[in-house]
Amino acid sequence: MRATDLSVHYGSKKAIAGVTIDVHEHESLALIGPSGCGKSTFLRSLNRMNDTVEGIRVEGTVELDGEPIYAADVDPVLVRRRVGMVFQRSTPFPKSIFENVAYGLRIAGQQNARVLAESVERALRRAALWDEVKDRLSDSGMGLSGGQQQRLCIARALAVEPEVLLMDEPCSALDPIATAKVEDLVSDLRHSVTIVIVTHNMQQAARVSQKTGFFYMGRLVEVGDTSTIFTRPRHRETEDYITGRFG
Ligand SMILES: Nc1ncnc2c1ncn2[C@@H]1O[C@H](COP(=O)(O)OP(=O)(O)OP(=O)(O)O)[C@@H](O)[C@H]1O
Repeated sequence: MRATDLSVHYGSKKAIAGVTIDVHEHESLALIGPSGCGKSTFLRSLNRMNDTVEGIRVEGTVELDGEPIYAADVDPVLVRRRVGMVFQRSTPFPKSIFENVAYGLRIAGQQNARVLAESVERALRRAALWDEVKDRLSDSGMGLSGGQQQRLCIARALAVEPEVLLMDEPCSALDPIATAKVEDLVSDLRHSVTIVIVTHNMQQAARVSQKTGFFYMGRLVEVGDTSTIFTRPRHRETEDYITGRFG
């Protein structure tokens, strides 16, 4: 994906300004920065999740495989199928584990029971949840633990085989063990899906990402190899943030 000179306003308030960044295939990109600096706004611009926000104005371009996703003839539903999203709080539907994962496939018109079963198994395996739920696929998704629910939401997002997966602080409501499982998962998944992850946890960014971008007051201050950003940042603001001098 590529964002070029991307700016987002909520009414008269500018949330991000002039953001230009490339997200490469099979790479995970972490977005860090103090609260309110525009990380989530930027993330949600990558799959038009912001479209429904009243008074929002998006300027600049976002391309997926060279195609502008904000072009007038592009269906945002199809964009969101190719660019999936997982949120801070797990959001399982009040349905069975199977139906949670099958949901996007059914919406897309898939009715073949064998294809659905295979896709659900594959998504649950990719989300490292299959072994824990394979004997109770018809139980409610709401009955799973918090960490399992988050991996269920990841499976649901993966089931439609997106090219990119956006994750907005996916571990912030999880305990350390559940967090470690999701981090391992992110590290594995990036070989098959491009990941952009917003996190407040710098150790997490260092563990799961190849590239890191630092946002500050609506600007992308710098982006680079994660190891470089954390050891030799080019900008004073980045250094101050990663050394805990502000934020
Ligand atoms: N729906 C909205 N309507 C109006 N203003 C908004 C909306 N969403 C975000 N903002 C504002 O845009 C700015 C950027 O917010 P955003 O949530 O993108 O930052 P963030 O870096 O993700 O913050 P956090 O780390 O606290 O989640 C903030 O000033 C915020 O108040």
